[in-house]
Amino acid sequence: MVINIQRPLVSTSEAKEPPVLSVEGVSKKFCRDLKQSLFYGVKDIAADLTGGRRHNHRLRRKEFWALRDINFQLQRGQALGLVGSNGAGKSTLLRILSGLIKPDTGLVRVRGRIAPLIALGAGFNPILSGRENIYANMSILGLSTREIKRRFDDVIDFAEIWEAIDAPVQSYSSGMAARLGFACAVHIDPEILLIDEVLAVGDIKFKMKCHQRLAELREKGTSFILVSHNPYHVLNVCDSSIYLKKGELVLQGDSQDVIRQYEADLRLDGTEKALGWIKLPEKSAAESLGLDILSICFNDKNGNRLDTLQTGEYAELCIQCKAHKPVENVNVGVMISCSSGGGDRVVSITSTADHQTIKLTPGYHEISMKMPYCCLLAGVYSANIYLKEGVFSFDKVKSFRFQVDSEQSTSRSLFYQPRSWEVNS
Ligand SMILES: Nc1ncnc2c1ncn2[C@@H]1O[C@H](COP(=O)(O)OP(=O)(O)OP(=O)(O)O)[C@@H](O)[C@H]1O
Repeated sequence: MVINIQRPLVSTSEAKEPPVLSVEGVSKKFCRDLKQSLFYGVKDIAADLTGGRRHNHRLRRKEFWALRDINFQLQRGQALGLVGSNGAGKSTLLRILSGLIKPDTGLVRVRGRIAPLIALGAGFNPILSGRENIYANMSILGLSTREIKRRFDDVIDFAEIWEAIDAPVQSYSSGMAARLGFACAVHIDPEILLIDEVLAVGDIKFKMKCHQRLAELREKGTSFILVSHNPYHVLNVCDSSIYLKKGELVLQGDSQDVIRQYEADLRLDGTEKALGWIKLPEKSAAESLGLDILSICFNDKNGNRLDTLQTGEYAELCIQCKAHKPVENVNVGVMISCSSGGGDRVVSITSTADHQTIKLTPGYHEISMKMPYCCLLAGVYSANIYLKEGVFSFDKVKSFRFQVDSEQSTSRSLFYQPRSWEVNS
């Protein structure tokens, strides 16, 4: 689902306002060893109490920097994307910004109320009722009891948990807990919202409602920091982004530039595994289920192998196989997911659904799926390819990785749309 939060018109006078959030030289270290970590924790508390020295700038044994010298600012009404691969430090940064953990060095200055939408519902006490949790949660987020009372009905209406409001939260479904968490956070009218992939939860109706509410908040001037593995979400919501890599801020600026760099790095990281070609050892008749995949690759129009596909260019997917017996109608399935876009499935094709009858005699064959143009955007993809007949599965390749490059301008599109323009007057 694409988040579509309208961009407010930020006037130049607003742009000159002091930032609502300022992060200066923030670093955070963690320890890989739990026992050692507890020992350091006790040592640090003792040093704080006795006025001794804490070695915040130095790594001790088994420690590592989860974040290193992070600097950026967030302006009123600005939506900032936060991208980086697994373990880059995104959640750690959000946890520091929301005050859940303290940085080892540096300073975070916040002007206004900050509402974290990190792991929805995680802040609830499971044995308390929904009602009690609303009071506890919203007061932690900075509202007085009177203000909570005033907004209480709106929160329940938004979360749609009228009947369950006095039941303990542990009896809620994950969707109900998610709705309640979101409702609490957006009803405190925060100046800054921290959103950590949470828009991926809930049913479609709830997502629409969340997006609507976020759009309203943004219109009012609320600032956002959005963490997402999905580049389209970031591009659709955020004008600017920051890119974290192994705890360091390696790039900040226009979202388009930042995402381009992030995706290029992802493709580079996967070069070895994303060859666009796979060859499997031939099976004996005893090992085979009747039809085996021998290799998979992409070819161009002249039958030359393509290591990388190009957006908008011709390509054919070729599956070399060996039939040990006659097969009346093979169903070839091709399911493609985007590795750089959070693993979302983007293509799902079967030859049976395309009304193709593929009849094979015993021997070697090549089945090709010809694509007049590749509609995938630049990125790394993983395909699940299978050969079946009815419900019987002959053979499958679970993760055929390949890469798509692009010289086409696809801007904020989800796929490449071939086009030409004409004016008739
Ligand atoms: N409490 C902790 N103790 C020890 N190590 C931690 C702790 N929290 C996070 N880490 C480590 O810090 C690094 C950064 O983790 P973080 O969760 O911030 O990454 P991330 O960018 O949010 O990753 P993901 O996209 O997978 O959620 C990782 O190596 C993680 O294992």
